[in-house]
Amino acid sequence: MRTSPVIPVLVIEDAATARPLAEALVKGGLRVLEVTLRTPAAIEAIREMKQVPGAIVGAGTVVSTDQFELVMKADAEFIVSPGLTDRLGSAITGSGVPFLPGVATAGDIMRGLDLGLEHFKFFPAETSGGLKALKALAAPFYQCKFCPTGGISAATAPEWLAFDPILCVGGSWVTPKGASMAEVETLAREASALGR
Ligand SMILES: O=C(O)C(=O)C[C@H](O)[C@H](O)COP(=O)(O)O
Repeated sequence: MRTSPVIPVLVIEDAATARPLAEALVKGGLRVLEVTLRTPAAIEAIREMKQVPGAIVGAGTVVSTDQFELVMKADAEFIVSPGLTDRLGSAITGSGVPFLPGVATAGDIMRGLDLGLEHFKFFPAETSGGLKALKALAAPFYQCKFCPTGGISAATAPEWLAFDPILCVGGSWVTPKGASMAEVETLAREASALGR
């Protein structure tokens, strides 16, 4: 979470585009890449992106233990999920792989604390009350760190990143549909300079 201020949330339709995409993002300064399991190409994309020097490639949208096992076979380096269940949380924390589960309420965070977790994705960030809501949640959970994701843009990211418990933000704005690799690299460079 401290490697770069923005974790690009990637939806990859064609695994053949994965490696050049990862190269463009890493060149632009974003090394931590979240490949969502929203497409059939995702597992192959993780394998492809892992070939890119400097890239740290994880799996996002992991919602079941079956998916967790699948992405571990592809050597995903971290796991992100939109929410937190005891079953999935126990399986992932037991494995030792870094895990960033989504939380939106105090109860979600407490379930995470029960599992020994203190780092969370705040999701869906904007529609769950935005920065105001996270500030209210972070007060009692002073030991926790957050990565808000969902509805964040280059324009709004700096305000989030200025809040101390936020180590990074996640977002899909760095890889807009139809963007060229040169455009992605430029967006990544701008994103990697945020909050500095
Ligand atoms: O797929 C997942 O694992 C998710 O949990 C959701 C994504 O992190 C957000 O949908 C990204 O939000 P946008 O930047 O607004 O596109």
